[in-house]
Amino acid sequence: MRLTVAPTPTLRFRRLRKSAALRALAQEHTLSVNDLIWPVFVRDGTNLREPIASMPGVERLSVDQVVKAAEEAAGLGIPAICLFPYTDPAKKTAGCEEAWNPDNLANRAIRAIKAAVPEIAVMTDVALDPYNAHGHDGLVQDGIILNDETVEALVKMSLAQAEAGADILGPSDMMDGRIGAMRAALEGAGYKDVAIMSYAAKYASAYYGPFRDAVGASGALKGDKKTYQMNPANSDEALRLIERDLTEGADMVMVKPGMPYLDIIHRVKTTFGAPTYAYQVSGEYAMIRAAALNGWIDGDRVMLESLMAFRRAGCDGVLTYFAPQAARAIRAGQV
Ligand SMILES: NCC(=O)CCC(=O)O
Repeated sequence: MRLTVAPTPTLRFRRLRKSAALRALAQEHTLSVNDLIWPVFVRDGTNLREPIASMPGVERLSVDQVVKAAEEAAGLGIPAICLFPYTDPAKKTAGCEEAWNPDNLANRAIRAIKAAVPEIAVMTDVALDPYNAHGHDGLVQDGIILNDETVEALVKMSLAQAEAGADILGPSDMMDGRIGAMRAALEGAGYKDVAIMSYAAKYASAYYGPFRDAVGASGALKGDKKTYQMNPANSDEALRLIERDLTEGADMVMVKPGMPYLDIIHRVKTTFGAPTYAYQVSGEYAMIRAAALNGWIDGDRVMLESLMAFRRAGCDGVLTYFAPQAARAIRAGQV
């Protein structure tokens, strides 16, 4: 792009900022409810809404309440909801077998939502960390996270989620080769229209702390996730991972966390032009909410500015815990 700049007063940038009407005409990017994916936490039980201390305003919901949340989201025009289970510790095993139980919490929630609110897209989490006691996304042997054995488990998990009615599978595990294996298995089993959003560039980040509280994994994690998640110092590697996952059959790609990695999002979108998403993760949510609750920032305005930043960087959509709040603000014309 060639940027033409003339000297003042030939060009006065303030002319196009003079009124709301002119600012609207000159606006380059937009934020709409269509850009939002709402991550929600599911727990066992009935009629339960359990607050998460490190994520004020976010709750773990029993399946009946998740259905209510999906109805609320659909009513607001939010296109997709993404489910994260809080697994009963008694169901966590070294082999993570609960992950592909057709009646596990996540699969029951998928079925309940699709029965009650078929128009909303349901996205899942494909990773083993909710299903073992050590908190790693893969199977572990002698302290090593096993890649290929984990991929086999993820394939079983993916098929169970597809069978339950998931629209988008979200492999968040960062094992090598899982997208190709999942795609082949989905095609083989007749789930040709199930989309995969690859967590392709997922960084080993400190911003995930509150999420681990939310899914009951804090304190459980032995070691760290640096042998499979990315080094925050790398950016070329993100492009290679995105290209690899697109080639293996990902329909959508994600960068995670969000705001600290806007440079990566921009490079991904301009390089591949593929449907590109960011995850505004729990630590990002908590920082904005905490400052807002203390009266230090205007929570709604900062939230909307952060979401617009993702659009400006090149995102087609954002997973954000703010989704319903953002949808209400957008519908009220605050953007
Ligand atoms: N696999 C999903 C996540 O790790 C979410 C992280 C967060 O919200 O902090």
